[in-house]
Amino acid sequence: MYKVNEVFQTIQGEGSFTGMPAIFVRLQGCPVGCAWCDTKHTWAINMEQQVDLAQVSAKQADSEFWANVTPKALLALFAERGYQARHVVITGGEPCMYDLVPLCQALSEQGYSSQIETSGTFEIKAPADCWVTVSPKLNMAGGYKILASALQRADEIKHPVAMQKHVDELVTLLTEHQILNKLVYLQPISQQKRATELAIASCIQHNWRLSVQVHKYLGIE
Ligand SMILES: C[S@@+](CC[C@H](N)C(=O)[O-])C[C@H]1O[C@@H](n2cnc3c(N)ncnc32)[C@H](O)[C@@H]1O
Ligand SMILES: Nc1nc2[nH]cc(C(=O)O)c2c(=O)[nH]1
Ligand code: SF4
Ligand SMILES: [Mg+2]
Repeated sequence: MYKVNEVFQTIQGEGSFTGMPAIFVRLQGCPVGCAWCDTKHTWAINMEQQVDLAQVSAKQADSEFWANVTPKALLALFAERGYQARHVVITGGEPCMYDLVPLCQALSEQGYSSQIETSGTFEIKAPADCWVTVSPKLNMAGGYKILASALQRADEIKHPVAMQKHVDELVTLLTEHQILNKLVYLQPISQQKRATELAIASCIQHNWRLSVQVHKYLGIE
């Protein structure tokens, strides 16, 4: 069972898969505590906020309600809604608080590719063919540490930045962990102008890529 906050079909707005139609499955729960997190409604797991999948499916706005869902029920929901996307992004909250192997396997058996968006602070339990996006969280309020195993597993590293110190922290992290040949993205925090300018200049300087949360510019989910 997975605690699911929301399920929606849209265009992937971040990282290498930007522009790809995708079904998003947002799992409930995250203790990492990033001050600027754009999904704070997924942090708490309150048992009194448990609802059924139909209620999660009917959501019109962000809320803390969640439902316990099996992979089978999730696939049935995709079919019921007539989703056409064949790529599933598992995000949250922090999805790696869950063992994602059964979910990814069930998706793969039905012909879906899968991708995880994770902070890298929990062991990543996912099949080898799942695309893993690690967005390292350094010095956040919850006190969780980035795992070396998560950095090594990452297919891409996507780092949110607003200040030069965020760029410097990433350089240190990549150096310490001897990460040389991975895709690295900088993502401006909350579309701030200064953060975007910093990200552009730093991408050019370090030969990294820019990820700008396209969905927010488009006003879509
Ligand atoms: C909401 S998080 C959920 C998945 C996971 N907990 C993580 O942090 O990767 C999804 C992505 O959005 C990024 N993100 C969250 N809030 C943001 C913001 N205000 N501006 C830019 N990126 C943000 C995260 O760094 C992460 O890459
Ligand atoms: N369109 C769209 N793309 C996204 N990529 C990562 C997202 C996330 O919240 O994990 C996200 C999201 O919430 N919407
Ligand atoms: S790790 Fe992800 S979900 Fe958790 S607070 Fe940070 S950005 Fe938000
Ligand atoms: Mg988002």
